[in-house]
Amino acid sequence: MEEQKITIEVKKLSIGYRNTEVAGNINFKLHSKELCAIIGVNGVGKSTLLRTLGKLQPKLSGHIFIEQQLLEDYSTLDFAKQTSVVLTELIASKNLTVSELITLGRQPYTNWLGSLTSKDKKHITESISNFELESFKEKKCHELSDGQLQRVLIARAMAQDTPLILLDEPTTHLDLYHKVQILKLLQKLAHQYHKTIVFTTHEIDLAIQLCDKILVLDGKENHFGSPCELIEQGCFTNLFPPEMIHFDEKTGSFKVNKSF
Ligand SMILES: Nc1ncnc2c1ncn2[C@@H]1O[C@H](COP(=O)(O)OP(=O)(O)OP(=O)(O)O)[C@@H](O)[C@H]1O
Repeated sequence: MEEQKITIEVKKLSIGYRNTEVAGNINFKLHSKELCAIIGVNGVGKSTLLRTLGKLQPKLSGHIFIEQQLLEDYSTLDFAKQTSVVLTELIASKNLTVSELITLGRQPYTNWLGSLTSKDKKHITESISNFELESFKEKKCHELSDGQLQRVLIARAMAQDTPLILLDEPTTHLDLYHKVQILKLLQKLAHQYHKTIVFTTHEIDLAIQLCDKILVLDGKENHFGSPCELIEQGCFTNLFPPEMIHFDEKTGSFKVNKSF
């Protein structure tokens, strides 16, 4: 099998705020073409981890390597050429049109005048067409539905053309069909465009079906592996109180215990 290169490697990472640790002993390694979900109960530290990987807040200790280089050794500009970060809740620019927002993805490559080269334009046009956004590319972002906006944000990350894409809860507020649509889109980006994609989610059943790897943040072991490996190791069994919700290993899904 063709050996894929390692895009991100995390060793003995501890995350949190000032001196308060939210989660520690986080270890994982991802290659190109891998789609990885970070799962875990409310408040366990998923968003904190994603923000730490995205250089938006400092780690407490440990190591994060992006393309074999320590995260802290990247300048802001060089980091933006390696990693795009998609945070749905924090778009200061909803007054921009879809086209303008996607164009912002090329910022790390444009000169100080912001003028676009033919390569920049090619990436923008490709992103718009790949995500089927032609019909509303002149619409303002605040006029879009949550599902449409999520597609635009992922298209912007694609235009940024980085090996690593990080997304915080990209399927929140979406119905089942649109959750699947977004996750399939991320899977296509990883597999066909050789990206490494990491996202936080509460959609564990979907992550088990669609992801190549999963990191289970539980505040203790923080297991990492393929969905099959994690099921075999019983990592989902005690994620929730088993008397209320149990994990069915045969179907790879959670069931509510009706007698509870
Ligand atoms: N700015 C902050 N300062 C201090 N503590 C914070 C801050 N933001 C979050 N926390 C705390 O860090 C912990 C982890 O929060 P985080 O948002 O990372 O969890 P999460 O797993 O993403 O949760 P959820 O599933 O509810 O989104 C929580 O205890 C939270 O209260």
